[in-house]
Amino acid sequence: MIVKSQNENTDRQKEELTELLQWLCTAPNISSYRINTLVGTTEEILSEMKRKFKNISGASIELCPYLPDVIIVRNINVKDLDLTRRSLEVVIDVHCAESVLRGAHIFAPGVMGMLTGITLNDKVSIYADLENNCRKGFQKAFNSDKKLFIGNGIVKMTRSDLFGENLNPSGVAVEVYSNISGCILIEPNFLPEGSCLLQNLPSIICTHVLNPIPGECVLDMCAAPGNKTTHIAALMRNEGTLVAIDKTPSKIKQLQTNGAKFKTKVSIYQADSTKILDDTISTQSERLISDGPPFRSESFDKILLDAPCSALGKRPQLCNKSSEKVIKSFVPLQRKLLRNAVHLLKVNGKLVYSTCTITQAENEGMVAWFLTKFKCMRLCKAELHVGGSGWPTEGLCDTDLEKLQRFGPNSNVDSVGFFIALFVKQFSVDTT
Ligand SMILES: C[S@@+](CC[C@H](N)C(=O)[O-])C[C@H]1O[C@@H](n2cnc3c(N)ncnc32)[C@H](O)[C@@H]1O
Repeated sequence: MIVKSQNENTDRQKEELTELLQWLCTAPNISSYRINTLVGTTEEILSEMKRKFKNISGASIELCPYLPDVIIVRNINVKDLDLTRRSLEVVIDVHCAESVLRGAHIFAPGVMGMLTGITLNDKVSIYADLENNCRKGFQKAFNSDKKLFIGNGIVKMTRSDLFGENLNPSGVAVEVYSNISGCILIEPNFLPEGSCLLQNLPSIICTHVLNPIPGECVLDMCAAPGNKTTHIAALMRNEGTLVAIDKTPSKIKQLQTNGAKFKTKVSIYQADSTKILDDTISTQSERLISDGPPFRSESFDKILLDAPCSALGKRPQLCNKSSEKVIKSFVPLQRKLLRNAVHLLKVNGKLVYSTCTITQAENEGMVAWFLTKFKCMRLCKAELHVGGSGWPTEGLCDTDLEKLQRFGPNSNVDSVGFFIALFVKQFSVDTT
């Protein structure tokens, strides 16, 4: 047994934290596109993408070796890009900069400052204002040590389009032709609508871990905007019952729009998933799943709980001002949702719990609590296991940690921070 001194442990933890923070600041080296197999094959879309983008030098577009419905586009080597800094500059906000580093153009609301005199089609350098100090409409060179060079682009909207009085501008303000991450965005407008979705790899993996099959009865408890719901429907070939719930009224509209766009057969309800169980409904009652929530106990074969979380796994993250209070606020809600999921799941049914965050409390800590609280739930290793192991946590042994999938700096998948746990229900809750 190797006993490490406390100092050694602390130093190692500090190194790991630095590595994690550096990783979070950078964009992934790949973009992943999920093909909607309800409307086309991955091979068809791949050849269409290759044909369309044969002129982008250095672009590599290929099938994902372990996911049949995914196309991977690699970032271009930045050495091959024009990243020469220009005297004309445009300053953008942090969120806009994060999108540019994932291949987006600059849309009007993201522009904070633009030098006076810049005209249409001028080539400009793009800077992010990391501290949110640049006043909207700023017209001089922005001097700040928290200003980060992001890339170069061509101006498509001038100051008068962007900052004139009573304007609410929309549309592309600067077309970006190079960015420091080398990410190229393939806007799949040339493909039939709903045939393909830009989606982070762990999110795609998450639905494959759930592995819904045609004919099953599946619940997506926190579904909006529907990126995983539409994937579940594709894997079920639209056969069976798929129920998608979300609490937020404004997001329900997005869920409905995306459901329709992706030709998804799904029943969508606006509800609080901590309150969709009614364990007083007897099996003899006439109430059906198609009547909507509340549902009786043991109604579903498979449940996805893609939980509301602190979302700290986003990449790149140039700045994050979430308070500790907000970050810690998700654990009680996640526990309530998990509690309901257990009751709603049939015996031998599968539950996938996922988050797009990195905190131990919302990930391994949640799994440890769950296993202690619900003896009927067994943690399983998914057949598709490409993430790294979980972090050492009280209540979880090494074998448990190996069953978890944590996506971070040391996993084989270069994507966002994410966490997946798969459980099987062995017996009814009442008998625990
Ligand atoms: C991580 S997002 C889900 C993303 C979605 N699964 C996807 O892949 O597109 C979490 C969602 O949970 C919803 N939510 C938060 N609290 C909820 C609750 N009590 N019941 C149902 N939905 C809730 C939020 O509105 C948000 O849309």
